[in-house]
Amino acid sequence: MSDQRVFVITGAAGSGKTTVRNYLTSQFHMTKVITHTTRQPRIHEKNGVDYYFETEDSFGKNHYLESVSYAGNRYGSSFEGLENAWKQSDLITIVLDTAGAITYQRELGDKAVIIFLKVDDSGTLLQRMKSRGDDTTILTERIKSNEYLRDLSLPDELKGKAHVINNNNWELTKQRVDEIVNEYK
Ligand SMILES: Nc1nc2c(ncn2[C@@H]2O[C@H](COP(=O)(O)OP(=O)(O)O)[C@@H](O)[C@H]2O)c(=O)[nH]1
Ligand SMILES: Nc1ncnc2c1ncn2[C@@H]1O[C@H](COP(=O)(O)OP(=O)(O)O)[C@@H](O)[C@H]1O
Repeated sequence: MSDQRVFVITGAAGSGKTTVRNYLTSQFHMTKVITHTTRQPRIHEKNGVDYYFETEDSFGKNHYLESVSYAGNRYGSSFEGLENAWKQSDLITIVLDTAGAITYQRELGDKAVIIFLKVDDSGTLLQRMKSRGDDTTILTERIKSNEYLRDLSLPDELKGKAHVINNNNWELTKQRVDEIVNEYK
């Protein structure tokens, strides 16, 4: 049996956080922690699968371990979500912005394994978000947001604490993820 850990996947929008999270669930049977947001669902997203989609009102009624505003929408994760996921598996995974990752590192210490994803140029991020089918108007606004620009680089608070992966090549990313997970199994 492994110790309980939460793999926190963070980095810029379009850097591949969801893709890595899905790889961790399929390859290593990690339970994913579903977070809450007031953002509108994207075309293929489902309530209770990708997020719990909330109104401003219902978002405010939940009890969060941490919550943030990102590009004009609210996002939050709960202790209850973590505890429920840990009932399913010792290794679990969550996707957070860098502010959330800093909170998890501070609050959970070694229980939080932080993976920061980046790509070599921001044009690639934009291209990936377009090919994912993001609405162009929303995308144009989002890439001007302070949070998007902030999350392009590893924050000082996570230096020396996060595993950094350059997600330019998916095969190499998988290898690096495998190495990291194997340290904790
Ligand atoms: N701190 C925090 N960040 C979250 C939470 N849920 C999602 N996020 C982050 O919010 C940001 C925006 O997410 P999303 O709208 O799905 O856009 P995407 O990154 O382009 O897929 C991403 O950095 C997510 O990792 C949460 O509960 N807490
Ligand atoms: N290494 C990679 N090479 C090419 N495309 C990728 C790579 N990793 C992820 N993608 C694609 O880029 C898009 C954005 O990835 P996603 O995981 O949704 O990012 P995020 O959750 O960080 O916003 C998706 O269409 C995904 O399939």
